[in-house]
Amino acid sequence: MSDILKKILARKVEEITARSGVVSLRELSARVADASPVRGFVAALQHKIDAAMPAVIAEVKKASPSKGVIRPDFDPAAIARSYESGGAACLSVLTDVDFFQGADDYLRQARAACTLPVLRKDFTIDAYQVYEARLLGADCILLIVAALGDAALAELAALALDLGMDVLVEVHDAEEMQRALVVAESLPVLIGVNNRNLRTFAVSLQTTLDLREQMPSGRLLVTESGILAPADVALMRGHGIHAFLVGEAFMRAPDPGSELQRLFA
Ligand SMILES: O=C(O)c1ccccc1NCC(=O)[C@H](O)[C@H](O)COP(=O)(O)O
Repeated sequence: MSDILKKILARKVEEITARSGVVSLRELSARVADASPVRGFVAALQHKIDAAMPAVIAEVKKASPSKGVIRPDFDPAAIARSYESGGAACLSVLTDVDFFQGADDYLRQARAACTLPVLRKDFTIDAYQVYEARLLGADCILLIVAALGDAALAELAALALDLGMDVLVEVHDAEEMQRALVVAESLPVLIGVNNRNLRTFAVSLQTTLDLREQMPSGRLLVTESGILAPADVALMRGHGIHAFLVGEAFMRAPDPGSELQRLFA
């Protein structure tokens, strides 16, 4: 496991301990009955793909460990509206505070400002965070294979699906892809390949092209990170990859939705 992932996960353990001291898992799970209805995340991606359009998960991200502050004038509601007008299928909102300058409230604000389904982009390692995500209004959670053992990966995915959310399972290499595919045999999870190496932060789109070989044909695959130019989109689409998770390229543009249209024209 990379050092940055170790640091982030250690912080997550502290956060879960602190939060569950205020509201217990039992209390939190009891509140789920009153949660707002979910918006279908995978269905929204599939809808675009069925219409022969790229399915874009547009990220709402102020900062990252590799790039520092990306968007100083950060207004999640305005960004969400811009993404919706630009044709995004879904949103991804960073809620991690310490490493991405995200916030739970950014997810609430972004979701309330549009009709798009929203991924809670955080480092989920515990059932507590899955209930939290559902109560925040998330329509999908991220499970990073590198952060979880096999049993935890399957249990957290099953819990999220039980609560009505979709699950994006993220892999970085061939071994993680094998582990994700085992889960995908029994649970309807979405698989994403992150092109960013978490040790070096180097990004290579070749990662997606290599790992896609392991995917059973016809399965939806999301390529994540490092999509910066129309040529990157064309490369992926030329290899049958039509679902994208994009952050930085949009966040650096004055109008993120217009940049989405330019990139995916
Ligand atoms: O972006 C980072 O520095 C980072 C570091 C450690 C773990 C995850 C990290 N990024 C999260 C992401 O996966 C990206 O925000 C997402 O895929 C969008 O990537 P990009 O289009 O390159 O902003």
